[in-house]
Amino acid sequence: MPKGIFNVPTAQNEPIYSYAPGSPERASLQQQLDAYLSTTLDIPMVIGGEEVRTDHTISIHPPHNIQHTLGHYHQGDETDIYRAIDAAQGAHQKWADLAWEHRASIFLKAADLIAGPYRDKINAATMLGQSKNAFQAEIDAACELVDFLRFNVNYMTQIYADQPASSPGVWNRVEYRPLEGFVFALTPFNFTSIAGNLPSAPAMMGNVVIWKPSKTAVYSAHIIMEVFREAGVPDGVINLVFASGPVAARVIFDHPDFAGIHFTGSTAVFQDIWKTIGNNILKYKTYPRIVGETGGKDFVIAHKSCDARAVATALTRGAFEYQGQKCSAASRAYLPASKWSEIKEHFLGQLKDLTMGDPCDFSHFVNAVIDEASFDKLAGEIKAAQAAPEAEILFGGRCDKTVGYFIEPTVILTTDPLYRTMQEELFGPVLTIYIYDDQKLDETLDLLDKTSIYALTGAVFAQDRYVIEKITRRLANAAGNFYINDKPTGAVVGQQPFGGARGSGTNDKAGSYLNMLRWVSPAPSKKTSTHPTIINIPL
Ligand SMILES: NC(=O)c1ccc[n+]([C@@H]2O[C@H](COP(=O)([O-])OP(=O)(O)OC[C@H]3O[C@@H](n4cnc5c(N)ncnc54)[C@H](O)[C@@H]3O)[C@@H](O)[C@H]2O)c1
Ligand SMILES: N[C@@H](CCC=O)C(=O)O
Repeated sequence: MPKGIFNVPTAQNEPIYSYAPGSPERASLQQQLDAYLSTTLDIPMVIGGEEVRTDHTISIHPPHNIQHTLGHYHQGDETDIYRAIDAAQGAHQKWADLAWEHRASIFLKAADLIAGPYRDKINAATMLGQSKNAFQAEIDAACELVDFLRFNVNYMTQIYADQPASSPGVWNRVEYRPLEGFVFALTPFNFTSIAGNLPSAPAMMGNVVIWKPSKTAVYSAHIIMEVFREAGVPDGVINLVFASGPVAARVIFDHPDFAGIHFTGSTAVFQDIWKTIGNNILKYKTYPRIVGETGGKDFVIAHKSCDARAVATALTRGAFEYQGQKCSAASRAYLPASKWSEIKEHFLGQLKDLTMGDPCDFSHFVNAVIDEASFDKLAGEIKAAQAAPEAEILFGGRCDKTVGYFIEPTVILTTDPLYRTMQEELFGPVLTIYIYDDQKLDETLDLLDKTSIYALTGAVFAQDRYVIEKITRRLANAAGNFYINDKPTGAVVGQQPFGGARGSGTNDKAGSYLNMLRWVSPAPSKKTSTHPTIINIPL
C-alpha cells in the first residue's frame, strides 16, 4: 500500500507540430505513411488480452483511394461480445482494487507513447484510414488524445481529493468506487482521440470496458489498442471488439451487469440506445450511466458590426476542415445583408485556393468523406439543392467517387431559413447560408434558436460589445460551446470542455472532471472516535 499522498504531473496541452515542408516531423510521418502503404495489416479483436481472429475478415480501404487495401480486420459476432463481457467481469475486481496511482501511471505512459514513438503511427493510420490531412490528424489523433489522457489523470485526482467536512470526533470520507458491472464504449469514426478517450476515461476510474469502434475507424483503433497494451492496461480491462453495432448492442443492453455507456455518434443511434436501455431497465443490477455526445447543426451568426474577413475565415475553416465531418462544423450561417458582399468576396477568395485530394500530398486542405453511404447522401442533398427554387449553389457542388469519395466544399445560399440543409445534420463539406435583413436581428435570433433540434456549438461575430452580450444571452440554450469572433470548431481539452445539450447530447463535457464523475459511484463512510452510546437526546 502507498506511503504518501501523491501529486500527479500538472497536465499541459501537447504542442502541435506544423509538418511544414522540409520539417523533420514531415519526413518522419511520410516514412510511416509509406510503410503503411506498402504493407497490409491483419487486425484482430483483443479480448481478455488475447488476439481473436475469426473466419470473417473485412478489408479496409482509404476513403480517398478505394482501390488500395490497407489491411483487413476480423469481424466478431455475439459469441465474441459475450466473451468480452466475461473477460471484463474477470478483470473487474483486481482492477478496481488497484491503487489509483498505478492506473494513473498506465495512462500517463499511454500519453507519452502517443506523444513519442506512436505519434507517426497514430497520425498515419488516421490519415489513411479516415482521410485526414496531416494537420487535422495531428490535432486529433496525437495531441487531443494525449491531452485527454493527461488531463483526465488530473481530473481523477481532483475527484478523489474532493472530501467532505468532518465534525469533532468524526472522520467522514468518500471513496469513489468504479461502477458495479462493465461499461460499453461505442465510438464514432471521425475523431481518433474520441475513440481513445471513451474507453480509457471509464477504465482510468477503475472500470472495465467493452470497446466497439466504428467500422470505418478500425485502422486507427488498432493502433490505440496497441498503445494501451504497451502502456500496461491489464488483460480484460479494455476489450476491443469488432461487430455490427446492433449485434453488440443486443448482447450488451440485455446483460444484468451492464453499468454504463460512453457513446459518441449520431443522435438517432443514441436515442435508440436510450430507448433500449429504458425498456430493459428491470434487467439491470444498477441504473446504467448514459453518457452520449451526439450530432450538431452548428451555427455562425454575424452582426453588421462584424469583421468580414474573420467571418469568412471562420466559415472556411469551420465548415470545411476535415470535410465538415466534425460534430462542431459550421453548417448553417446567418449573415447580415449589409456585410454579405464583403464577406462573400473574402470567402469565395479563400475557397478557390483550397485543393482537394489524397492526404499523403500534404498540400491538400480537403480530402475524401468517410464512405460511400456518406458520399451518396451528400451528393443527393447537393443535387436536391441544385433543383430547389429556394436554394442556389454558390460554390462547389461537384462530387466524384471514381478514385475516392470526393465532395467539393459546397456552399448553398438559401432564401428559406427553414430549408432542410439549415435544419439537418449532413456531416460533410456543405454549408448553407441565409442572408438576413440587418433590421431583423431579433427575428433572426428567434429563428436560429428554433430551427434545429441540436445545440452543440455556435459562433457569434460582432465587434459591438452590447450586441455580443445580447446574442449570447438570447442563444444561451442553442449551443453547449460558444465561440465569440472565432470558428465553432477546435475545442481544446483543459480549455474548452466539450459537449452539447438539446438533441446534441447529455453535455457531460468530454475532457473534464464532469465526465470523469460519471464513471464513479461515490460511497461516503463515517467513522467516530467517541463510539456513541446515548439513545435519548436531552431536550
Ligand atoms: N458531440 C460530439 O462530441 C460528437 C463528436 C464526434 C461525432 N459526433 C457525431 O457522430 C456522428 C458521426 O459519427 P458516426 O457516423 O460514426 O456515428 P454513428 O452514430 O453512425 O456511429 C457511432 C457508433 O455507433 C455504432 N452504431 C451505429 N448504429 C448503431 C446501432 N443501431 N446500434 C448500436 N450501435 C450502432 C457505430 O458502429 C459506431 O461505433 C455525427 O452525428 C457527429 O455529429 C458527435
Ligand atoms: N471537439 C471537436 C469536435 C469533435 C466532434 O466531432 C471540436 O471542437 O471541433
